[in-house]
Parts: sequence; structure tokens; C-alpha cells
Amino acid sequence: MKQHRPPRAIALGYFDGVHMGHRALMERAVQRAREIGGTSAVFTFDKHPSSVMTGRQVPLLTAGAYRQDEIKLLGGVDEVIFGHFEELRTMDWRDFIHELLIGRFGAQYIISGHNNRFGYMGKGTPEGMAEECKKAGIGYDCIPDVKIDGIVVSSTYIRQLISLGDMERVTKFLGHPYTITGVVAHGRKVGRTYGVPTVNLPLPPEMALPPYGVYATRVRVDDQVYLAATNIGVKPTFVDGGAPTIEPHLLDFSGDLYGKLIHVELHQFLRPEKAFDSVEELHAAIEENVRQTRAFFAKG
Ligand SMILES: Cc1cc2nc3c(=O)[nH]c(=O)nc-3n(C[C@H](O)[C@H](O)[C@H](O)COP(=O)(O)O)c2cc1C
Ligand SMILES: Nc1ncnc2c1ncn2[C@@H]1O[C@H](COP(=O)(O)OP(=O)(O)O)[C@@H](O)[C@H]1O
Repeated sequence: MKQHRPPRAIALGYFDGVHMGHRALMERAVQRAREIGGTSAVFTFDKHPSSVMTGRQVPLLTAGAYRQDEIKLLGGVDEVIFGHFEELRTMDWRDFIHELLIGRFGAQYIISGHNNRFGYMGKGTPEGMAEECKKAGIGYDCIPDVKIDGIVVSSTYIRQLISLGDMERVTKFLGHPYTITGVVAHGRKVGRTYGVPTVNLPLPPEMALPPYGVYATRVRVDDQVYLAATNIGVKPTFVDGGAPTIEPHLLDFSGDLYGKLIHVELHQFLRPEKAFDSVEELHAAIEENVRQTRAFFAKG
């Protein structure tokens, strides 16, 4: 067999959201890579498997454009390998292991969850994987479900929590706050006229959408972190319809952020979005939301 240098410890999965269960797999890949003197990697797909299989887009917890960065940052792995799901879904599961993972990517260790399925029609099981890896003389770890409060951590459960606006519980299950990333666009330049400039971000349409409303958030931009009171919605006080946006008002900040890549961490739902009768009432509500945001982060 051709020896790859360095060998890889490869964790398998889509890793949407990079939650606590995903992290258990990746931590194991990092540990195994260290043991074999190799590199740690994730093998994932370019498209969400159930979105392709069902023809319905699953709302995602990580925007497509930032998946590689998030997986590396949160999972701590050296590499992210993307396979084309449309091509691989027809591959026999044994070929997937021997030809692709071992032959092409030099897997010396494979790590998967206990309910993962592999290859054409999902015919490969962890039991089959264990047998094939043994035959090939490489290691295989099957990781049991991670549970929090007796509940199995899953992207599906976290999506439900997001749709309820239960961001504190989302943070607990993800292991990090739900984060929407994007490039600052120009808005209508109205915010600044009443002293509340906001950073306008279009909501990535593929992502899970929390309820319209105001959130206590933290915004990361360059190497700085700011507290922010953030509105998600369609601004019914001003606008009739239109695509939803996410708009943080950064506390204790003034400057120009147009064109910057920013990360908005949603920590707590404060109130639903509302059509106010006047700008004065909206302004008073925003001031209250700023106080609530400071109070949330002050309690740590
Ligand atoms: C903390 C916060 C809460 C807000 N709440 C609402 C709201 O409930 N209803 C609404 O119509 N607009 C709300 N807005 C205002 C709009 O989202 C937006 O900031 C304003 O229309 C200025 O738009 P511009 O950035 O396009 O100039 C809120 C803004 C902030 C910063
Ligand atoms: N504290 C702040 N929070 C958010 N944006 C700020 C802040 N201070 C200055 N800005 C800048 O002002 C812009 C927002 O002003 P605003 O009048 O709301 O215009 P727009 O409608 O284009 O968002 C932001 O994109 C950013 O460049």
C-alpha cells in the first residue's frame, strides 16, 4: 500500500454548527493524529446530505461560505476535506473507505459517530467500518452520542431551539453562541439620524432563522469584540415587507464598518420586533434594549 506522509486521522460528518457532539469526534481526531505523528482532518460534503436526498433545504447552523473556517476554529483540526455529495452518494461504502479515505487521503485512523452511515444508500454501518478498517490495518473509533441534561446533542434539536429563540440553551448545546457572519452593507442611513447607527447584514438565506426581535449580542470584527443590541427582522416601523436583515448597534463604538466581515453572536432574546407609532417610541425601546444588553453581559 502506498504510504501517505503525513498520515491522517479523519473524522467523518457534515458538522453543521460544529456542536458539542461534533467536537467530541474532532477532539478524538486531533488526539489520534498526535499519536500517529500525522495531521487531523475532517471529511465532509459540499452539500447537506438530507437537503440533497429530500430536495428540501435544511436550515443550516453554519453559512456555506464559512464552514471551513468554523470547523477548523471550533474543532481544532488541521484540514477540512470537501467531497462532492452528488458523486459520492453512488459510491459503494467499501470503496469509500478503501479507495477514497485510505487510498487517496491516507487515513490511518477513521473516526465517526455511532449512528453514521456510509456510501451508496447508506449501506455502510459503524460495524462494517470497524471490520474494513481492521482488514486494512488502520484504526477506527466510533464515538457515542454526547448528551446534555439527558438530551442527545443534535443539529436538529439545536435548529428547534433557534426557532424558539432560546439562545441560552442554543449556546449550551452548540458549545458556543449561534453566530451569523456577513459583510456590512449599506442601509437606508436612517439609524444615525436618531443616534442609533446600525450595521446592516443581509441574513444568509440558507441559515436557520431565529424569531424576529431584539437580541443581546456580541460582535466580533477584526480582532475586536463589542457588545451590541441587535434587531433581526423587517423593521415594520419603517419598511413594508422586504427581506429580513440583522442589524447590530454596537455599544461604545463609532467608526466606519462598511465592507467589513463581522460575526454576530446571538446570546439572548430580549423582545419581539414591533411596529412602533413613532421614532421616539422606537428610540426609547432601543435605549432599554441597550441597558438589557449591558446587564446580560455584566452578570457574566
Ligand atoms: C436594538 C434595536 C432594536 C430595534 N427594534 C426595532 C423594532 O422593534 N421595530 C422596528 O421597526 N425597527 C427596529 N429597529 C430599527 C431598525 O432595525 C433600523 O435600525 C432602523 O430602521 C434604521 O435603519 P437603517 O440602518 O437602514 O438606517 C431596531 C434597531 C435596534 C438597533
Ligand atoms: N455604534 C455603531 N454601531 C453600528 N454601526 C456604527 C456605529 N458607529 C458607526 N457605525 C457605522 O455607521 C453605519 C450605520 O449607520 P446608519 O445610519 O444606520 O447607516 P446604514 O443604514 O447604512 O446602516 C455602520 O455601517 C457603521 O459603518
